[in-house]
Amino acid sequence: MPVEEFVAGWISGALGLVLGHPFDTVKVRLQTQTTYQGIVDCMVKIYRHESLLGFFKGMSFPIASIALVNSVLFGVYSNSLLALTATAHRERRAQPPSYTHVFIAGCTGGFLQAYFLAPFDLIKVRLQNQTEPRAQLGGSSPQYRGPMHCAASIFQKEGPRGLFRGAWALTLRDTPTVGIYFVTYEVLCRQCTPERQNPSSATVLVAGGFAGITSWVAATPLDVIKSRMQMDGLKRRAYQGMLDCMVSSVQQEGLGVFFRGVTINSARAFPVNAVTFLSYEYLLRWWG
Ligand SMILES: CN(C)C(=N)NCCC[C@H](N)C(=O)O
Repeated sequence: MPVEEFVAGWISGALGLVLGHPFDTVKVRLQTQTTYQGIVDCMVKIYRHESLLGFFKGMSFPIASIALVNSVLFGVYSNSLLALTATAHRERRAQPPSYTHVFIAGCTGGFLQAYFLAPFDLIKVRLQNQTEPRAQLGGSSPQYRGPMHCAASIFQKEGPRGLFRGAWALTLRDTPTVGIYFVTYEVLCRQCTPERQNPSSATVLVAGGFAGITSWVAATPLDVIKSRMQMDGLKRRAYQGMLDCMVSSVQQEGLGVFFRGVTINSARAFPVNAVTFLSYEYLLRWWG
């Protein structure tokens, strides 16, 4: 099993993550809290109350976990394509796989990475939703002191299963949309590149950016439900399950609830995935 794809996936994912985390914090707040009037209002409030650091809440854990999560995503994708088409990464420009194979390999990568991502994503969302400034003399202190404290409290209160809260919604979100992600990337690269040649850097950036936007627009409805399920049970249990969460969210906020955070999600997705694909492609070319 070639391991370069796993390592390239890790490094490229970490670069994209740092770039996109501030957007991600705004998105999670908009999806789970009703105190903000929109993107700008949310950004201004975070900056005023929590300083620039507020945008980077919950980032240390994803950075530590990205090694696992993104290398599983890209490693499983590439190795699934190898199993389906018997072509390694470097042969794929000369013998391009069919879009059906790309889609199946993408869905497989998305399905497996969701399992690894679930506990890290839960902790990130819980920390991003803490609105208290870090140090506040005499003020209210946040419920979680950091990622390890957050993981330990969830584990103590709810057992190991508690760490997988929202995992079903996450799996349903990621399985088809990661398929869409890789298909969009491949379609755009092939459209803009002469046959048998490697895509240029500009093509990789644009194709990666649009792959991110397309897949995140498709993922947003289940992303909202996933974030709400992850926040559920913090104070009291509001939802009986995923379906109940969908129905009561629509009843209370209308169908538009499924597109909460779609603009910020797309604004985040372009640079993150442009950088992720560019570094992934270049690392693999560099390693031959
Ligand atoms: C829509 N979904 C779930 C995806 N496209 N997933 C693939 C990786 C996305 C990238 N790490 C990011 O955070 O944008």
